[in-house]
Amino acid sequence: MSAPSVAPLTLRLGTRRSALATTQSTWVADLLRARGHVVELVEIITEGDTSTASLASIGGTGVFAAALRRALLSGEVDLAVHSLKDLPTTPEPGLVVAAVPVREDPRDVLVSSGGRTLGELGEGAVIGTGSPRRVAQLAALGLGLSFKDIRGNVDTRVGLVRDGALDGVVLARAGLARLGRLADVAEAIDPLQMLPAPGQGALAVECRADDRATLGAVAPLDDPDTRACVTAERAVLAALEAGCSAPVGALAEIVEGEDGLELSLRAFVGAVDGSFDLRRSLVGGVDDGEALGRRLAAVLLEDGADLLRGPEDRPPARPVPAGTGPASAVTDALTPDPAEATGPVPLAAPDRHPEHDSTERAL
Ligand SMILES: NCc1[nH]cc(CCC(=O)O)c1CC(=O)O
Repeated sequence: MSAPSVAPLTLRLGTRRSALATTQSTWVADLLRARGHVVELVEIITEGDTSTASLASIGGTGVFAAALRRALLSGEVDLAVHSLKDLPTTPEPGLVVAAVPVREDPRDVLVSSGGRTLGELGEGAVIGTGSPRRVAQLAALGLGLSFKDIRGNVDTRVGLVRDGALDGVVLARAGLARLGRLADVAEAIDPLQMLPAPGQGALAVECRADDRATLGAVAPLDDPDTRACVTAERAVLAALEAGCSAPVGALAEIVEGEDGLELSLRAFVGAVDGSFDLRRSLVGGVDDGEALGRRLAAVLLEDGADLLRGPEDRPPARPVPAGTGPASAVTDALTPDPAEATGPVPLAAPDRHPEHDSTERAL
């Protein structure tokens, strides 16, 4: 046990009750315990855990974070552990991300029947995912895959492949790694084919901005490299959310440049029917993630991501593109249909409603 640089504290850590949330919270609790603190886990039940309605209809993945944030603000708990990719980019007044611990491998993985890879699955194979980001990038591969919107925890989703209900599911590798289930993985999907959600594989430890004692205890858990990367990725998302409601992937990596370490940032924006996909990348300073992310978002918008803007982002007089080119296909793909808000829908259908789907939407 390393000596704590701050006085040992007794900390209440708020956690959701899913296996993944509990595993992540226990991992953070153990890091704090190793520094001499006493940590008690407090279970917080969120609407996202109890409701079987589609996530979009209950407010998107923000519902998971919201209940934990309420518990923090009310003083019920002192810290909360979030999957960073589920944490809204808008800061919560009174709260801060006190640490971003070292990240797991951020890639997405395929779990498939017979352990087949994406290339081996082929035409007509049905992939389960509730994530428009994953659908958009899989559709863009042009493999003839089809998609089924699914929800549920890791066990439920992997179970759908085991039962033969689906040919494959795509999940975050990090979740499987934390649950000790990497043996189920058929293929780690190359980021050249699928960029992860901004922040995927990283955790955020949040606490009250004025709670100096907890801040001091949690600060040593921060991994500056991870923080630099996720700052850049989340800046892309935040900047795109202002002008585009399309699926977004982003991945930053620290690479060896000519003059030392650099931040290499890649991002994806696309349409769920595969009719439009855009990837761009930039390299910048390691301490410059925020600006780099915003610049990359500007490049994406400039190069066509603004065509993916939802009607709510669009100026009222904006003419609907005529013809049957990619632009009109994209517009059609983004026409909201409230009737699609509940129940499984074929994500490849042109009337899929992607609003609020710029990051992860499924469990
Ligand atoms: N969207 C839900 C979610 N939030 C975090 C993870 C996995 C762990 C992580 O990415 O940090 C998952 C599951 C998944 O996408 O497969």
